[in-house]
Amino acid sequence: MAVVYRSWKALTQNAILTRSVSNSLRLYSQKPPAPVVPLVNVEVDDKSGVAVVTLNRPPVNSLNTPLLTELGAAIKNLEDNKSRGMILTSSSDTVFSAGLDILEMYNTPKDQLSAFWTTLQSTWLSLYRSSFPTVAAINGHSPAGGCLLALSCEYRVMVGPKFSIGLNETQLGIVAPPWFVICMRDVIGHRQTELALTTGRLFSAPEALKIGLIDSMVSNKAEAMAEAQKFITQFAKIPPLARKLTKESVRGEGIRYMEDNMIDDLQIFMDLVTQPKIQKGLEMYLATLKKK
Ligand SMILES: CC/C=C\C/C=C\CCC/C=C/CC(=O)SCCNC(=O)CCNC(=O)[C@H](O)C(C)(C)COP(=O)(O)OP(=O)(O)OC[C@H]1O[C@@H](n2cnc3c(N)ncnc32)[C@H](O)[C@@H]1OP(=O)(O)O
Repeated sequence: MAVVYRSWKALTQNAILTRSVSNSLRLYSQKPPAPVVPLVNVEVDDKSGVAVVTLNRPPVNSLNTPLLTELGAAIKNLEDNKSRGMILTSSSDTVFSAGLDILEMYNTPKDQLSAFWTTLQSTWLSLYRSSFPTVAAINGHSPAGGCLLALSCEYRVMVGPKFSIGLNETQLGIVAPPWFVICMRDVIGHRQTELALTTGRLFSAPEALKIGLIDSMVSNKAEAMAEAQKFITQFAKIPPLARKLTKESVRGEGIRYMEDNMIDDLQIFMDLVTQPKIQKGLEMYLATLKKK
């Protein structure tokens, strides 16, 4: 028995030695690890105290769980540091955000699907009810979840005329949840929301301006940033607590909807999105995006 033990021990020690030599060799031959690039960049201007939060998930800033988690953490950080305001924009020249990452909803294990949706719910709520002023500087296309992010800010400046924005969910065979609808309705009104959502219409920037989906159209990102700063500056003289409570009051319906229905909303999402028919629709939509 002792012999067996000794030889087993020798064997394992030998294996450990071999493994550590080969690991070191592998380390020498490996490239240095790629730097971890944040999916969300935050830069706070020293003078104005305004934070520029830039979505940075090429190519199209589709919203997956890690990006939404980082965005939620960035907003919490600004909240904790009593931020003067936030401008949400994109590192891409052509896309603000392509909306929810369809790969997070297609053929996804249930626990991941659930984590994805709850992250979206909580990040959305923290943006929608943030105490500081928020502006979306929409410097590219902004369909579906991208439009939701923009609608959740207090002011929207969009680079035009060639980019589009809207809640196009029905075109994909999916349904914009009630809190998406509330956001849209509060910005463009009941009638326009019904027309826009049932048809899944994407609006060009000039069309969006006409129905009030965006507040202003500019011709490049620099102009968008300048206008966003200007919007935030007007709050310098407004007492922050009065501003925050007023915003919460105006946005009460959306806030209460989410607070009271988080679990039901998750359940409805899970039931709907896992239906074979919806999965097939998402598969076909992904294929058309890839074929382009
Ligand atoms: C209570 C609950 C009730 C109901 C719940 C039920 C259902 C759930 C509702 C869920 C709501 C969802 C909202 C969404 O946000 S769904 C996403 C909708 N998004 C879109 O329709 C946009 C699709 N993308 C585009 O139109 C174009 O990509 C875009 C105009 C943004 C940019 O065009 P461009 O030419 O610049 O890029 P592309 O070549 O098209 O794309 C580059 C690569 O990126 C991939 N891609 C694009 N968009 C997405 C996406 N949203 N998700 C995942 N991947 C995406 C695209 O396939 C290309 O990939 P490769 O070919 O390079 O591999």
